[in-house]
Amino acid sequence: MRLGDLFDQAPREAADTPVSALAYDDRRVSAGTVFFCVRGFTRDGHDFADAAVAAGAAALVVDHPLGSGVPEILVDDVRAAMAPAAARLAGDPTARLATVGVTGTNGKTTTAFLIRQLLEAGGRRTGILGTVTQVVGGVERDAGRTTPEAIDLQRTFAEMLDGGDTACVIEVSSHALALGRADAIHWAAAVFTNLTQDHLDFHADMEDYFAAKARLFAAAPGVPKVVDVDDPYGRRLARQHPDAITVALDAPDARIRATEIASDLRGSRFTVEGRRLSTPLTGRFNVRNALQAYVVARELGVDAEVAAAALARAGRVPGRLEPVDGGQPFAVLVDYAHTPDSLENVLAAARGVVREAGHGRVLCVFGCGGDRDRGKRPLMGAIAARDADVAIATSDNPRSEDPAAILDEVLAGMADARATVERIEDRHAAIERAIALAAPGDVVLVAGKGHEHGQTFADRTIPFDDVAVAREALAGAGWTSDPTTEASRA
Ligand SMILES: CC(=O)N[C@H]1[C@@H](OP(=O)(O)OP(=O)(O)OC[C@H]2O[C@@H](n3ccc(=O)[nH]c3=O)[C@H](O)[C@@H]2O)O[C@H](CO)[C@@H](O)[C@@H]1O[C@H](C)C(=O)N[C@@H](C)C(=O)N[C@H](CCC(=O)O)C(=O)O
Ligand SMILES: Nc1ncnc2c1ncn2[C@@H]1O[C@H](COP(=O)(O)OP(=O)(O)OP(=O)(O)O)[C@@H](O)[C@H]1O
Ligand SMILES: N[C@H](CCC[C@H](N)C(=O)O)C(=O)O
Repeated sequence: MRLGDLFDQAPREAADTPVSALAYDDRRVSAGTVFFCVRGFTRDGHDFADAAVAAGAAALVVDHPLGSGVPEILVDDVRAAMAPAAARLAGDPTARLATVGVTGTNGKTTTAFLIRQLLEAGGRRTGILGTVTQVVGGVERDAGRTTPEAIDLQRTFAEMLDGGDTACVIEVSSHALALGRADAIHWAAAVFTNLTQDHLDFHADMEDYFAAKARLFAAAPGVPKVVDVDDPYGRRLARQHPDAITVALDAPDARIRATEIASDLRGSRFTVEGRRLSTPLTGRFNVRNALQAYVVARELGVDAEVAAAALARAGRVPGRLEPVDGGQPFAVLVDYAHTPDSLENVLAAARGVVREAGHGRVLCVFGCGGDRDRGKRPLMGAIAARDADVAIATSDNPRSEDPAAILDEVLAGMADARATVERIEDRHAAIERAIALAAPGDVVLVAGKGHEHGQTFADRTIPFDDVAVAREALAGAGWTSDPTTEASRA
């Protein structure tokens, strides 16, 4: 492509400059690359213009003239200019790829996994981009970020088409929506799971967070929009979009409801429009995820029978209520709950399991990440202290913060505990302690890190996998691990 094809504002004398790639990081620039000088939160990309030119940049996108010696495209907002240019260079791939966007605080990964499995059952090769994994043209890749930058996204969509995908499902984070990463995508459907407190380190308040999420729906005119209206923000979103397909477990006015819900460790069963459905996923919240996936798949043309059969055999999502089974007479579940709402939901699911069994306690190991929304900490502490029988507060990813100081903030919410509270800063020791305390019929819930493979501290990231640590702890307590219980990947 030529510069003039990519940017309407390209200087006329430079319009024929050949362009081979786009970059937002000077370290990824080579000959023929257009470098976007993004004003970031910590750095100003204009400071890397010289380095980009030295590396062979064909042109720069800037918000003020730099006199760099290469053509400069002057725009008001460099960050916002990335997505449309990236879509053009990649050949506007989502015009030919049925792209489903899933947003919400919790449930994106699970719902996206389910949608992919249902679309594949319906005969569409489907790619996925999300927190846990990426699958592009049937080949799995490590996921770096939940929603990549527009330049990476659009290139990946093109690779999906080249790899034979005809559909794709992507998790759309609020960061991505606020920062325009998901602009210039032609959506085939959009899904809203819920909105509860998270990321208030990034968003000014819940209104700002909601406004970011709502951008996905404003960008999806005339396509199916599936919205969970048991959530108050979902209800608001549905009011803004009267064409939304409202779904719910509780709200009687929802267009499609899941009723007659039963859920235990083997999975969940529920009825939708007279059809009895099942999924191997546990917990009421997973019925919500399954309902949304089923409705989206139907809207995109998957036969109800086929969708129901795929839902019934859907693979588990790694690190989401993932059982660790060493043959012990109590359950150990690893989950990614790292928000107040998700912790409350998984604790309710765990409570449901012991209630069904008629006896047993819920032991919860949990923590809160550093460099993230501090307001979550006492809230999560209070929820664990209220809803577990034994609540062991430990470290999540402390990142640049002092782990002990994070725990102080968590413990501040645990003053009026119903549960027995313990504070064990070392996560390994905390998991071992919970397993040592567990008695037959109990449920040990290890929350917060799910599928993650490392634990990040100020000066290092150490290998850490809650499932592996739980399995070791079980083995140490005399229970032999059974690798066949590992979660299957999509
Ligand atoms: C808040 C946020 O999303 N920040 C992202 C953003 O940073 P930024 O724009 O502020 O960039 P910056 O570091 O100030 O640098 C400015 C520009 O200079 C460039 N640069 C910088 C240094 C250099 O040597 N050379 C260079 O060219 C950078 O590439 C950038 O274009 O753009 C950077 C480049 O892509 C990202 O690395 C960075 O992600 C940070 C590390 C991050 O942690 N993001 C998380 C919060 C995030 O996005 N999470 C959501 C999921 C959240 C959820 O739902 O749970 C996600 O979608 O993954
Ligand atoms: N529909 C839901 N409502 C509330 N909580 C949920 C829901 N689905 C999953 N959860 C809980 O939230 C956790 C995260 O779920 P999931 O990974 O599917 O969400 P996510 O939106 O992708 O999260 P993240 O953006 O942080 O990766 C799960 O481990 C579970 O505890
Ligand atoms: N995408 C989320 C993941 C949080 C995972 C949790 N383990 C933590 O470190 O807080 C975030 O970056 O806020």
